[in-house]
Amino acid sequence: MDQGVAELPDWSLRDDHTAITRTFTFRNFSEAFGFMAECALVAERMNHHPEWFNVYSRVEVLLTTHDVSGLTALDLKLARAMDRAAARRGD
Ligand SMILES: C[C@H](O)[C@H](O)[C@H]1CNC2=NC(N)=NC(=O)C2=N1
Repeated sequence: MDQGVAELPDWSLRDDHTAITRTFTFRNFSEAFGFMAECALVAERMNHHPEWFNVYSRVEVLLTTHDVSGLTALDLKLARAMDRAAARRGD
């Protein structure tokens, strides 16, 4: 799975290699929340959900697969979707 993370240059691999993280910063809270709303629908369709924290224009995201206590392709797929959603908002 680690090679898949190499294709996500904006994401960081947690030291134990069981999660990836990225912090998104938007123009304001509305942009940040719109990003979260869009990603929430993607996550629900995938049945794969992020661990995230939002304060104002910042969204901190951690992706891991709880069912296996590690990284899976679902984490990489959701990360790519989040990157695309953020790019549309000029993150
Ligand atoms: C039964 C289990 O909760 C579901 O299969 C889904 C829900 N969303 C999930 N999200 C994440 N990040 N990891 C999971 O293992 C996971 N499992």
